Amino acid sequence: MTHAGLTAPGDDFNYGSSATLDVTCLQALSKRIHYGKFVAEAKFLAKPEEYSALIRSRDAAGIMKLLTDREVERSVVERVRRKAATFGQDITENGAVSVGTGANGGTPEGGPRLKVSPDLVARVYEDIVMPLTKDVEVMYLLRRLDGVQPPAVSSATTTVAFEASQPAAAAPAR
Ligand SMILES: O=C(O)C(=O)C[C@]1(C(=O)O)C=C[C@@H](O)C=C1
Repeated sequence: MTHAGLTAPGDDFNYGSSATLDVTCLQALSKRIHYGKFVAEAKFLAKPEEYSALIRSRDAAGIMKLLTDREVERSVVERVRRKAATFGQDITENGAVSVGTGANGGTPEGGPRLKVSPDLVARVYEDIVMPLTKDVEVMYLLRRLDGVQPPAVSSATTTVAFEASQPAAAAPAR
């Protein structure tokens, strides 16, 4: 999958700066994608029975279906598009927004000059970031019940066993 148009064509010879910023971008993407673990945990806690059944039957496709929310996905993509259109503007020294088609063709003629096409950023989210986030969610959930006690053990039994395993409290000083 290619996303041409992310950078202006040509060579600016800024290889060191590019590599450093690439690492920063990749780390930010990785962090955002791995937040899927927290999202998955919240989703599991909201529907523990449904997820547990799918996890026990190792139904990855079923988990993917249950955690997917197309409405949220649409609003995330739109928010990303609007943010790119807002924060991708170039400002001039006197504070005005510079106009004209940006180097990456992100702007219609006469509109604000943009560093990168908002549609391209939106597509990166839609085609790469959200699918990877969902893969992380599925992988997290498939392991969510590892080491969890079977349901036959009641919480009362667990509490008693836990307290019994704790060292006795020190006797109060006289
Ligand atoms: O917000 C959620 O419900 C998520 O799981 C996160 C996210 C995303 O990556 O933005 C992923 C899957 C959903 O279909 C919608 C959005």
